[in-house]
Amino acid sequence: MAPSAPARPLALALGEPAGIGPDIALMAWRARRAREVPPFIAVGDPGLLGNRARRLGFEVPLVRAAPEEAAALFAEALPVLAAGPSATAAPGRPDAGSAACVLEALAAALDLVTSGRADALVTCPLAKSVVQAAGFPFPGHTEYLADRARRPDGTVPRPAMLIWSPLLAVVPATIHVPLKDVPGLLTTSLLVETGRIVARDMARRFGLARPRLAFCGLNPHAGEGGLMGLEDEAVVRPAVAALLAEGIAAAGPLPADTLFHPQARAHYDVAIGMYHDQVLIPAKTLAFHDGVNATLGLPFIRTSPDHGTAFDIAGTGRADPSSLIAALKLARRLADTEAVGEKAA
Ligand SMILES: NC(=O)C1=CN([C@@H]2O[C@H](COP(=O)(O)OP(=O)(O)OC[C@H]3O[C@@H](n4cnc5c(N)ncnc54)[C@H](O)[C@@H]3O)[C@@H](O)[C@H]2O)C=CC1
Ligand SMILES: NCC(=O)COP(=O)(O)O
Repeated sequence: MAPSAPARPLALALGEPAGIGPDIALMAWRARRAREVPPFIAVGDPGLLGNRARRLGFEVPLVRAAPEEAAALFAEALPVLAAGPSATAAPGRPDAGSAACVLEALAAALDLVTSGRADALVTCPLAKSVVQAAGFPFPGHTEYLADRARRPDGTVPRPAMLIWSPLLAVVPATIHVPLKDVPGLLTTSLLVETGRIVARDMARRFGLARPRLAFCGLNPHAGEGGLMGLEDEAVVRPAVAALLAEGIAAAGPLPADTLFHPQARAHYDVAIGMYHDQVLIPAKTLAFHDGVNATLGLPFIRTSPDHGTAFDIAGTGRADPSSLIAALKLARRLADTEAVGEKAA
């Protein structure tokens, strides 16, 4: 017997209208049977999806729907919840008006998740420069979502950015910051907190009973005992010791240049890097089209493709929807794993 469709869909925010978000959303729906894409509801401007489908020559029936209707409709039509203003930007040509379209759709999609009407949030890429020029005060989705998870006492949970594929999972301890600021931002408490978040969410959402964390060093050769920088011994090693004392399987500081070949990868579940490109370069090189960005540390599940807006190919039909499809499937899996854990608890 075929497994029954989940009652609640995933909420897909359409992202930057001038980018490939609308293209890959349509392509993911068209691939629903062949690639077993879980039911989702697109949140944003229905006109944007209709126009992009016509441009790409896709016959995609769009149906305005409430989230409660989406899973049942999904086999025959792409459910859409209208949110935000109409998109004005043409493919590949972002304009200032895009920001409200992106941000209102994102907020509405997140509302579906936080109100329990959708199981997880999946986001198509936004252009950081477009939304920030319009006053968005966050570096990216990750930091915005953390702010939306603000606790009643006013504190904001620390998010962690996991880039995941079946080949490699990585988390940068510092995220969207200039490289020159990284040494000053790295503290033992930041690394301990990041390690705790990763260990907890890999257990409750990925079902790994005791995830193994490998901490990269900051400097070449992990500092070579202080000859090539002091942060590895002064900051990273005490963090690893503190996590081990809490029962978390942590190792490091490890030289980053030898951490990503197949034999090395067999020794850990997640590599924690000191800065964005240290770990996103190996992750995107090994699995650009299958990589997923998942936000850890927040009270809801959010995934996204690991790529950006790809303005150069938006509206051409050359976008590969695989990373979005992987993001949708991972979101479904994480929601199901968490639900099973909650039932058992
Ligand atoms: N989660 C998010 O919202 C993210 C947003 N961005 C934003 O995207 C914008 C562009 O960033 P870039 O660094 O140029 O990276 P990008 O990922 O948009 O593009 C890099 C190259 O990869 C190609 N590419 C990307 N996705 C593809 C796909 N699905 N199929 C085929 N080819 C694909 C593009 O055509 C381009 O040649 C920036 O404004 C950045 O802020 C970048 C990463 C994540
Ligand atoms: N390089 C990953 C990236 O920029 C994703 O950012 P976010 O929008 O998911 O915070």
